[in-house]
Amino acid sequence: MPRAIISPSVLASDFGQLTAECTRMIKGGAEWLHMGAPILSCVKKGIPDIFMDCHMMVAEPEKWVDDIADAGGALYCFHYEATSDPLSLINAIHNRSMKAGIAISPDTPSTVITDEIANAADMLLVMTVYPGRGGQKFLEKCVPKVAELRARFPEKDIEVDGGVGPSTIDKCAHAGSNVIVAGTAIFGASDPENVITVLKATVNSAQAKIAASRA
Ligand SMILES: O=C(CO)[C@@H](O)[C@H](O)COP(=O)(O)O
Repeated sequence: MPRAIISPSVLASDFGQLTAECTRMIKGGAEWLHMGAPILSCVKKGIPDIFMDCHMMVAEPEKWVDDIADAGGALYCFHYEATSDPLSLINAIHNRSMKAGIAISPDTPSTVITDEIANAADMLLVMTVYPGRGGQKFLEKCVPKVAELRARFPEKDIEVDGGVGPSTIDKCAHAGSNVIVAGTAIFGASDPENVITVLKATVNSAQAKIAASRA
């Protein structure tokens, strides 16, 4: 059964604040952190054991694999829409000893993730907002894609990103998502640790129900 992984989308801009935020999130129960590429090596120096989930919302994602690997990235997630050869890119990411994630934007059907692609990738990301910025409204229309992917890939890490927080986590978790990216819901909260706890508990309980329904 996939376990709950909460990945705060780190929104700090100053390096000192960033390192402090990362440390605080990890102490608060976050297991993965979700950050922009230019700050990776700096953060890696400060927190050597960090797991950096690098969501590359870029054109030509093939270009940045080496830079991200050299900077200490642990997972390189690219957008299906940005490449013509996802399988070769997954291979290139694995060759640099990173995990590979593949994201689909809100208007892309989950069926583009073929069995071959999903089996090669380590994580599937269903965007629940249009890529670009934090603070957007969660798009419910994306939830059935999570359920479709979970039905086909019971053991895969399936991530959601965009507008996810205590008011939308139920839908994501019950559809089968187990990796949660949350920016505003965590960093805008007066008690971020509590938000992480709630997200994690909701996912763990949904995963247990999904596993029981299959038994
Ligand atoms: O990069 C993106 C969306 O483009 C996301 O990672 C957001 O940054 C998540 O932020 P919230 O939607 O949770 O505020």
